Amino acid sequence: MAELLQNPLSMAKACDELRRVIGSGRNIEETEIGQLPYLQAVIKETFRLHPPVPLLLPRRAEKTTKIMDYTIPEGSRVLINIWAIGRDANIWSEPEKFIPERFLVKTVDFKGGDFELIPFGAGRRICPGMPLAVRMVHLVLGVIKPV
Ligand code: HEM
Repeated sequence: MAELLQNPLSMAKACDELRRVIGSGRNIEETEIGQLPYLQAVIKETFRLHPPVPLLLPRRAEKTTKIMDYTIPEGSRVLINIWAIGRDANIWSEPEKFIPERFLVKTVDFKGGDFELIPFGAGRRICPGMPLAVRMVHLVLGVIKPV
């Protein structure tokens, strides 16, 4: 919501979409989330810039591993800085800007398969609350009333 308030054009687009798909006088329902691509893009863009768990949960290397030119010794504590990944200019154009539209043309999702966007982590320890959290975030943001 803070990003939408600072980006009136994105706010207008989100409100337009809600007005078109949901109308006024009632709130969005869970089954309607799929019909709101711009709202979904706003939420992805927010997770990219502001991941609530910016370093995920710490991992420990079970055995010495080589990744690219780095050697991770057995027993090392490994932190994954998804805050930095979300702002990496090699991955995202204009990474500091709030541009939900980038997700209308990209198929990147946050379900753990696309490592450039993993606000819920990935692999065996991926957030088990993700399905609930994703629905809640869309439903809460989806009640913004069109102006
Ligand atoms: C926007 C909301 C949420 C975000 C961004 C989030 C994010 C995360 C992240 C990044 C992890 C660590 C995953 C990893 O390191 O690979 C995690 C773990 C976890 N989350 Fe969430 N979470 C959210 C909501 C929830 C909710 C609603 C629940 C429960 C109803 C929940 C339950 C858990 C639990 C139990 C773990 C630990 C899993 C494990 O260590 O095996 N989370 N979450």
